[in-house]
Amino acid sequence: MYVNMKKEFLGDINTTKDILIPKDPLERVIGHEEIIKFVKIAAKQRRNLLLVGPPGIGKSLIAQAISVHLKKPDEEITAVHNPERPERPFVEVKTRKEMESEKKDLERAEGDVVDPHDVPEAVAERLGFRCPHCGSYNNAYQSVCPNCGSDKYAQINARRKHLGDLLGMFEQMNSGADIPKERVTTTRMRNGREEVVSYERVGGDGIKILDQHALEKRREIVENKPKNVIVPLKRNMFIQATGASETELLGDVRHDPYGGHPDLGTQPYERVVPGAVHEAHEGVLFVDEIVHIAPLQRYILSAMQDKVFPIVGRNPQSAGSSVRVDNVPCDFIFVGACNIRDIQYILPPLRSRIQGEGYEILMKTTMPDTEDNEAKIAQFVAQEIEMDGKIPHATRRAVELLIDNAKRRAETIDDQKNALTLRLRDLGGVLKMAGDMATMDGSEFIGENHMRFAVKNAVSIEDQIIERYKSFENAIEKDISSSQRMGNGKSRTPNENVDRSYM
Ligand SMILES: Nc1ncnc2c1ncn2[C@@H]1O[C@H](COP(=O)(O)OP(=O)(O)OP(=O)(O)O)[C@@H](O)[C@H]1O
Repeated sequence: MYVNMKKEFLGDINTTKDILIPKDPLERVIGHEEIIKFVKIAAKQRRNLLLVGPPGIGKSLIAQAISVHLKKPDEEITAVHNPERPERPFVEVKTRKEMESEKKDLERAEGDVVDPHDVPEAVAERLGFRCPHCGSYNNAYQSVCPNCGSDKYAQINARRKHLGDLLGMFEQMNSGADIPKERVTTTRMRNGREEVVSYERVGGDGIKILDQHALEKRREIVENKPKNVIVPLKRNMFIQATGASETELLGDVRHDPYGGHPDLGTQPYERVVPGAVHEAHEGVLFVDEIVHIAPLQRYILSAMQDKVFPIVGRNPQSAGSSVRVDNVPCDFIFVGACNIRDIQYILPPLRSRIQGEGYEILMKTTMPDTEDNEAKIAQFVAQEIEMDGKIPHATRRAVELLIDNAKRRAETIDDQKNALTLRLRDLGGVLKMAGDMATMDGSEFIGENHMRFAVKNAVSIEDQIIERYKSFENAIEKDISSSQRMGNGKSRTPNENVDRSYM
């Protein structure tokens, strides 16, 4: 029986193994309850979000959680060959409903498989299911009737031979005539109209019926237009764009050394690659550190405004550069993240778009130190351990020590007394170091000693520098080689103030 930390307290667990980890990613977000409200609105009303705060406080966690609360995608996007102008493939958007009805059509084109008793006797005979002598039904591959012992195929073969003789194709018809027919095509009357119907043997004991509609559908499928599904119906609803390149964000058309030659090359529609804006269609496009993609912000804005964005070949040297697919849908919820200092670098019209159709949220870096919130830190510990998968669970005492550390961090980093830090990635770092110590010890749980060690040693490099050198300036002064001490970088003359008594 697991303990729900949203209702119970730290005293109710012995180790973090006892803690219930919520399935809903939103419930896994610790300490941002007031934001969760907006997140739910964003998912339901498809609003954009700007999350502002320092690294490691759960911005991407929140963006991912939105995607889990969205409806399943409804549209599939395909690049379709344009026979008149191959370098201008069409875009085709199909809804889930259309695809389901197509699937049904396809199934119909596959035909219904029925029992041999359900087809006309003459058909069952010709396909080898019915014995023409005694009229019993059995497996089509049994050439000798198990009921009357006669040769089931004799009549069929005789009929074929006769027909062959008549047509002067004796030799031809003789070969392979020892098996029943695989397919019989005949006509039947339906609603006063004569229609073609085809019966196909399926294995030894089934018959597939293909009516006129199914036969037409089959022909249609065979002749179907060539296409390339670029955004499939079954897809991830959370897309994180790193902004590493225009191509990643906006899509591209791959190069073909044969320039898309119809016989040698790969056709342009096959080389179309979607960008993150297209892959996020109907889902969430998350851009962390939005100012780092400064030159690309205007594209995101344009995609948000138009809800379509063309895919073009982006390398001017490539054969893809002449290819363009217009109107590729990209209707996404935009979630941008940055820290306070960088707000000023966000493109004003992009911010205005977020403000006009969404929410800007300043994230908290601490939460009050209450019994409820301490229980949430314990839940966080259980989650991190589960996610990491390489470290053991923690005892309650170890969690208490981590909570003390969370308090100290709130006080020293954010000047908040009686508070717990929400810079949880850093706190997770302490936990993982303790977990690694426990693993190296072969210990079943992370205990007090492991946590004490981690709290003491999982210290940022800045704090380590201050501890060792007392100040940054001091550290920089000492942290250079003697050749670097030759000068201050501008002049190449030796720095005479450096102590060389070691020589
Ligand atoms: N509020 C939180 N609740 C639960 N876990 C959290 C929270 N904040 C951070 N974490 C943990 O820290 C990790 C990093 O968080 P996340 O990537 O969401 O931070 P971020 O704010 O997006 O940081 P960055 O801007 O550096 O990407 C998460 O995977 C999670 O393990």
